[in-house]
Amino acid sequence: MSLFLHSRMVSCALKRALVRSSSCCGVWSRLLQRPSRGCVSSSLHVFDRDEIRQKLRAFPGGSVDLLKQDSGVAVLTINNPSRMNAFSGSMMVDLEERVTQLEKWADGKGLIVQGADETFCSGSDLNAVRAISNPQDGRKMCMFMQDALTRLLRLPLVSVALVEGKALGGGAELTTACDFRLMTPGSVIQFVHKHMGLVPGWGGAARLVRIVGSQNALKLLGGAVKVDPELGAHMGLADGVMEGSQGAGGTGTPLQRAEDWLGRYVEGPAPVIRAVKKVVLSGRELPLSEALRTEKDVFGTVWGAPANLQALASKSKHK
Ligand SMILES: CC[C@H](C(=O)O)C(=O)SCCNC(=O)CCNC(=O)[C@H](O)C(C)(C)COP(=O)(O)OP(=O)(O)OC[C@H]1O[C@@H](n2cnc3c(N)ncnc32)[C@H](O)[C@@H]1OP(=O)(O)O
Repeated sequence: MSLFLHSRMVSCALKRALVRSSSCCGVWSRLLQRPSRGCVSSSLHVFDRDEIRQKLRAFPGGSVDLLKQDSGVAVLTINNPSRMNAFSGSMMVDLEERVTQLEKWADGKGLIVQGADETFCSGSDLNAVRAISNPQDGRKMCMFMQDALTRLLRLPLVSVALVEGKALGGGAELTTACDFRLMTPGSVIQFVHKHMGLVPGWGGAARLVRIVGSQNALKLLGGAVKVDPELGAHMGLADGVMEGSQGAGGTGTPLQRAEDWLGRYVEGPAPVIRAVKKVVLSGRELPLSEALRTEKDVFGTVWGAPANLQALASKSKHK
């Protein structure tokens, strides 16, 4: 038996995991541990994880592809171009499997999430959505995706969503499961849920509030506002806006330029970059006293470690 955490329980569980542990390695491995089989429970429902996977696999199409590179930066591609990279059921299962692979990638430092064929993702595949448009199935799908995206955001990797074209509905929610969002000219992030008679269910509302504040989140969700790069940068939803390939923003494909952009944050030894992500994540998710305890534990893993000793030996100056 294992716990599948409802969003309201996530911070409590994170808190308990951190309080119980005296070593940060223990904290993080326990936090990231997710069995592949077994019973799945939330504060409201109990159901079988494999049953959800099986149900989702009944709606095939597209794929979620993972490329782990020697540089320590992986590229995750949402790939269903004939449907503007909408998430079929099997792609939701794919996503969860790719997150599991990334959780096990000890050498990783960074992650770029992109859509195939120059557009990001148009949310759930509406054909699948129509077939499971009852509250029970909706809740199961929503919890499966909440779990996958919470784990994506908690990876000890610095992640960036490269938004080209459109990020709609669940696609907009996916962008909020990355540490940063980078928008290309002409791209749009839009929480279209209201137009579908919905609210975000993949954790996108909770994350959006933390990114842009509750006032802006209410505007974006309540108005189903089309966020272009300019508005995104103004609201703090976009952390970077790419200029046209001929402009001052550099040359190369958007993916190459996103790798360049991310480079400054993932330059250095993996243990240090991963430690940076962990202290920021605990600061973001935990009450101060527990975040401080985690920071102390993570600090203990880098203090006196090879990168630290090497820096001390080279008498580095930070001019
Ligand atoms: C929690 C998440 C939430 C939920 O499930 O609860 C959701 O994500 S609900 C889904 C929200 N997304 C949408 O409602 C997007 C609907 N699609 C569009 O608005 C447009 O297709 C758009 C703006 C993405 C692209 O418009 P454009 O004119 O450039 O192209 P087409 O409309 O011709 O689209 C090409 C092709 O893709 C199919 N398509 C696009 N989005 C989806 C989708 N979400 N599910 C299934 N299929 C999708 C579209 O039907 C076209 O197919 P075709 O066979 O050529 O008609």
